[in-house]
Amino acid sequence: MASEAVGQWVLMATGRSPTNIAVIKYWGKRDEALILPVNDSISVTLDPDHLSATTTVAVSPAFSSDRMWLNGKEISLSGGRFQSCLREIRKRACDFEDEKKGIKIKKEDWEKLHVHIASYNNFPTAAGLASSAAGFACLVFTLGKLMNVKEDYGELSSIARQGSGSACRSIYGGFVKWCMGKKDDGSDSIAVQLADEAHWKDLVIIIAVVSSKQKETSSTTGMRDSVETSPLLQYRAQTVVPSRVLKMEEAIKHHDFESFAKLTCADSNQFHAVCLDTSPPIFYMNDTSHRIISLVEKWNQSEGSPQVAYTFDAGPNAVLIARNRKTAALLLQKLLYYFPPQDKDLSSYLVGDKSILSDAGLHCTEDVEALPAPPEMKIHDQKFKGDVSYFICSRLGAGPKVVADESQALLDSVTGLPKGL
Ligand SMILES: Nc1ncnc2c1ncn2[C@@H]1O[C@H](COP(=O)(O)OP(=O)(O)OP(=O)(O)O)[C@@H](O)[C@H]1O
Ligand SMILES: C[C@@](O)(CCOP(=O)(O)OP(=O)(O)O)CC(=O)O
Repeated sequence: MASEAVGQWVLMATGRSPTNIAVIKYWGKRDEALILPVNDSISVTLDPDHLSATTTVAVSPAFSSDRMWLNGKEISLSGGRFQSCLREIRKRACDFEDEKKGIKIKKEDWEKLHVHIASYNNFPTAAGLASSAAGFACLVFTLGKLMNVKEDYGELSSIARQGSGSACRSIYGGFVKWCMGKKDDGSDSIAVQLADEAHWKDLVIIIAVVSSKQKETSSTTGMRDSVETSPLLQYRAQTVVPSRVLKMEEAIKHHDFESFAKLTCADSNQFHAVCLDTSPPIFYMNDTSHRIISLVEKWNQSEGSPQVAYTFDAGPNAVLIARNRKTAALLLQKLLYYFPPQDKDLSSYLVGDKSILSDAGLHCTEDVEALPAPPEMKIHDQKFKGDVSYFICSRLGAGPKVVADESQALLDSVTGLPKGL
């Protein structure tokens, strides 16, 4: 390594990765260590401008151990999942040379160099918004860039999978399928892109952040308990999901919103039924989640065909997918009628793509107060101010990207420590 001669260089890379939301859920592992699922799953990747992880990774001969900071706080890298990702990426590292900086790292030298990692999520961590998916996809993608790993997205997805199952789907934009695979070593348990983010541009995603507190049962623990105790999980994995996945692929291919919405809602409901079928039962949704489901179901029914799909991960937050912008604006009016902001102005109550507010004719809190009651709902007089923390309006987005602008790096290029430390 030229490093000894040069001394204190720091080599860095920064990447940004999106999160994803499953429309056919992954719930249950057949191998805990390798993170191999009991069924295929399908997701949509969300726009990284609204929900993403940004990660800077650095190596330097001056670093004495591997270290990581998440959202500004140092966390341990000793867990098996971080170790698996680091080991698998280091194994695939290639020769690197930067003549100008006098850095030359040979393939075998990467094993001896320690890494510093700093990551930041632009949305709540561990709150059922798949921070682990964005986080591990970003870590693997960015380490791969730093260590000059050959670009094989299937292989990167199988490494990200070992950080968190759902992370393998965040390696691509658009619509993504995680193929469960058959092999014991997990080499065929990889994600593939079904269609990119430009394929179905009409879709608008509105997320109701019902609670941004950390949840009681993590996905990892929850699905382990379900595998051990839920008979419904076995039936779901073997009988229901295989045909649902085929139908979902067709719906996506043909922009068939009716099938897409029906399958999405049914699969979310079955996943939560599996949670209830677990002993002891797991409750991820709450009264607010149930009210949102009712609102969407009644509206869809009154229109005679689905306008909006809903899906809930391991938490109470609702992810609503509207067939187009007009529907999304109507949906927002209905949501804000029942869940008006409490102590917040409209522009902090709806984040992300705020232009949906003017599409819905909502410019100030008075406009929200003047909203008419949704005619399809029987109960109009009750409102639930404060039950939704805030809304995010988003769309489908692209996969991981390198952040070339060095001013956005989270580590200092001289010390290799988080900026501001
Ligand atoms: N940016 C990140 N970089 C690396 N790891 C991350 C990052 N963000 C989150 N994680 C890891 O993911 C863990 C949180 O995962 P967890 O599954 O509990 O929540 P979630 O992913 O937000 O929700 P869910 O997967 O249920 O939708 C964190 O404790 C951390 O280990
Ligand atoms: C409900 C889900 O969001 C579960 C995600 O589980 P994780 O990927 O967070 O679990 P681990 O593999 O144990 O890290 C459904 C999904 O994303 O498919």
